[in-house]
Amino acid sequence: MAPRKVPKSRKAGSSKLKAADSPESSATSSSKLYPETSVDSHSSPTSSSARSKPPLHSTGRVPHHASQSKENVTVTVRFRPLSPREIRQGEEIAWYADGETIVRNEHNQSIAYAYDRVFGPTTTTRHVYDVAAQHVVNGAMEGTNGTIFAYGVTSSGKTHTMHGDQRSPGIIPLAVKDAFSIIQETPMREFLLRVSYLEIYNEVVNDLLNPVGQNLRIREDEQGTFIEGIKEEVVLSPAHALSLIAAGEEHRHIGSTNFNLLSSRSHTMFTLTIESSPLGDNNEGQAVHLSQLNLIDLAGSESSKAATSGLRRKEGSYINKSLLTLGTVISKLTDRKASHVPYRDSKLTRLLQSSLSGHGRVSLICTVTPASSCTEETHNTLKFAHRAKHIEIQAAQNKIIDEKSLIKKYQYEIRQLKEELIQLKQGINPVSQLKDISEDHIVLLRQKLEEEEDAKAALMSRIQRLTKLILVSTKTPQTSRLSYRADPRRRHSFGDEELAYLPYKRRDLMDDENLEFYVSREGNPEIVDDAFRDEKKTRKHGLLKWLKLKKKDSLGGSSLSDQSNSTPSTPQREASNFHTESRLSEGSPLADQHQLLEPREDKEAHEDSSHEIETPETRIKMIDQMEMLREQQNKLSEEMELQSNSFKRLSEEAAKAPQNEEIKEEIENLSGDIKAKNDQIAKLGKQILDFVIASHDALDKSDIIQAVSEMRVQLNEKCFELEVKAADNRIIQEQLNQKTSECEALKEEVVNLKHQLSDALELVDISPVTSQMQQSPQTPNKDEEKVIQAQIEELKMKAAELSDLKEQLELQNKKLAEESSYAKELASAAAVELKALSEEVARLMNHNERLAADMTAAAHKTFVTPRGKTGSPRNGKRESLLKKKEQDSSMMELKRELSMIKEREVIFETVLVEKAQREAELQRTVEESKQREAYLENELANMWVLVAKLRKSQGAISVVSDSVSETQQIHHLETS
Ligand SMILES: Nc1ncnc2c1ncn2[C@@H]1O[C@H](COP(=O)(O)OP(=O)(O)OP(=O)(O)O)[C@@H](O)[C@H]1O
Repeated sequence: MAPRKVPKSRKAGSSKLKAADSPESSATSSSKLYPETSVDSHSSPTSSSARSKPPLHSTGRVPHHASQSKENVTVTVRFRPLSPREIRQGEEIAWYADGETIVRNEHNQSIAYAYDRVFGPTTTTRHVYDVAAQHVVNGAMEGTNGTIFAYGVTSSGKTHTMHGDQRSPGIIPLAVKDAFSIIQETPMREFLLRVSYLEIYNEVVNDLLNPVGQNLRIREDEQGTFIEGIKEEVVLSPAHALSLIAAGEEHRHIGSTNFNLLSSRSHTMFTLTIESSPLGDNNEGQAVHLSQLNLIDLAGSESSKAATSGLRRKEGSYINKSLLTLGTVISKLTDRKASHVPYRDSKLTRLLQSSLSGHGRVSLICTVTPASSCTEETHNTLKFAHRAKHIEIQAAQNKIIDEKSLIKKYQYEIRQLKEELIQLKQGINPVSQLKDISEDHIVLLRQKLEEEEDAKAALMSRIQRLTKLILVSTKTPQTSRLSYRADPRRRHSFGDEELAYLPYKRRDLMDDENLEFYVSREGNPEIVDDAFRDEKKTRKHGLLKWLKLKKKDSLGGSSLSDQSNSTPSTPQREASNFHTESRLSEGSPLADQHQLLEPREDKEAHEDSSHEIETPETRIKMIDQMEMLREQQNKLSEEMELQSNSFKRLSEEAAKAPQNEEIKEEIENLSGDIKAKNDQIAKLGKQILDFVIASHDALDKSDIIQAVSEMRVQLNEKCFELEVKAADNRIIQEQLNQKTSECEALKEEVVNLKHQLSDALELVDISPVTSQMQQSPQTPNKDEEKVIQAQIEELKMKAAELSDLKEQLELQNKKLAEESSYAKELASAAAVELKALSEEVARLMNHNERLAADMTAAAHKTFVTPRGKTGSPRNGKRESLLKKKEQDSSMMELKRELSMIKEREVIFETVLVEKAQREAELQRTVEESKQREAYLENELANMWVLVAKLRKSQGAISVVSDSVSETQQIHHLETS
């Protein structure tokens, strides 16, 4: 599940579910089943073959996909072959694949279920991947979330399907490989892939990539569920991702039960988070595709008979409970009336919530065993699969413009670092400017240069590190157009390095009897060893036994040619279904292998067992020889890949240490080797072709065409890979050359700098120069020299004094300027205050005037008021006396205030006068210092005249010129 949140394609509530007929009813009534299956089969991306069966189309219903863009969960069923033990125990076939889409019950023909695809026991995992997984992986690489999970009872083949082993890599390694191939085939985008790996053991979530991350919490927010604190690793290659899975598998809970020696006791979820954005530096602000591909290997449901101990029983009950909840969730999702879906009842359903509720593509691979002892369990699995088929999803691309996205973050950081680098490069002083500087300066500059070089190297290595994390195709759009047409079914074989991370033979090593188990001819054709060839024969016998068992029953009259009609309605037709199944594998190398051997099986089926080993020896030999040649070719390519890696590494080292001749030599040797290997591979390709032509007589035409086309495809692939590698090498070589020339230029610069440094040092050191002068044959006489020397010394002293004086003056000037500016500030502040005060005075005077006017008015009023109107004459007198008193006191107050203000005004005026005086003084000092400066300049000018005269009399004396130029510089600086 998502360790990081991925935006949903739509809101949780928007998942629209289609009500299904009761699964039970469909299981018991064939008449009801067929119409329904016809609808189901249309929703699959791979169900075209189902349409060729008239009975399934007899309903007249409108195909689902015709009217809407929604898809159903892709549901497929994979049969595993009977195990040797089951064969020994005389187990019968209870369920069988009836054509490409139907599973039928052997004992009750009316019980049948239809799915998007049914894979028989001989189908290769690669074919299962092509049909059931590739479209989900493609979608995920384009930004649509995807989930693929294997469901089935214990020992039915879930882990075999999802993980596989070295001979038959499972869906997970194939998906990882495919993801990187898609990146290679998408030259216009850049990708960032990261992985996480977890297990749910006894309802506890553990991080398989980080043993410390135990009992992690599932959190939820508006964007969905996520695991808090799970470790995510950025992956750079398929081998890198597979190594992480292998490391995670070490921590997975596995135990033996009665049915499976290495039974998975936990559900695991491998998540590949894919971010991609358009290629180029100008992708700022552009939407990033962000999606997750969840690859889930469920633990198998089991009955109590599978458990061997208390612990296993406990584990089993947890497994069963979570699978039961998964079943309930799925039936609720398909029940239109259900209001509540119990996602929260188990950790598994909580993690799958986002996928099941309609966000992204989902593919369910149900693994089943045909054995009669597991009839009921298989039936339950089939019912579960049938229900799941009705979940409707509407997958959409997740596009985000989010600075939080990791690829955006890295891209931004790279851009920033590049800018910093450019700035740093621009900041380094060109050597030509370093001519007239002192020794100290040179040392400082040298230090700075070194620091800048270090900073540059650090920046470059960080840029390189970050750039490595972002995966881009090595193809240019042009080369991809010209030389490669992407095959919808990519066939990129696993290299040894990648296979090393897959179990050699996961389960079977533990159990000798299981060596016979592989009745299917499953395996990776690219890896052929003697042991494998021997074992192939053993396995063929196993398959034949089983086929014969079935054929004996079915030889009731119908011929094989009749059975090519793929409508399987009777159990007798089962044998033909295997043929149909084989044909399904067309296009895959494994399937091709089947086809080569298929006629042999037919004959075996019809003839007596004495004719069992009828395949011509020559054919086997030829195939073996060709495989050997191919193997050699593969080996060479792998070696070349390794050498290319070393080449890259060496080139990087060479860029860091360009003077290292050993590395250069090694690089040359390596490129020679790579070229030789290239030639060898081409020769081998030719040999294979010649071989095919030479053995024309031994093989029949169809075989040859088959083999040639297969080889041509492989040859093309190899050529393409070679081309890519050669292009890579060319680019690296160019980069190396560029770096070397850059280094050469830098070296030259350093040498120049050194020369200049030593020159400067020589110049600064006067005595050698003086001695040189003494040795000069042009010197007239020793007395004169002494005089000149004395004069020079004097001049130097004067110059030093002058520069001291200048410095002092400068300081003084600075101080004065500061003081004058301070005084100016003070004056302006005082002026502001004065203004405010005068305003206050004016205001108060106005107020005063108003009060005086009021007072006279009041006095006049008191004087003219008639006695009668004022009440008693006594009271009136007292009142007027009181009023007069009040007025008098306020008058006094006002007068006091006025006199205070006047006093303050006087104080301010004196302060102002003082300030003006001080300013005048400062002005005077400035004038004086200016005069002094002028005087000094005059002095200086006189000195130059003197120096010029000296020069004339002596010729050029570098020491003097130096001191003069120094003085000149000071002067220039000062005047400027
Ligand atoms: N399609 C197949 N072809 C050949 N062998 C198979 C196939 N499917 C399963 N097997 C073999 O059957 C045995 C059990 O398979 P596997 O371990 O994958 O089952 P499982 O469903 O994962 O079991 P559990 O749930 O107990 O982990 C293994 O030895 C495996 O190699």
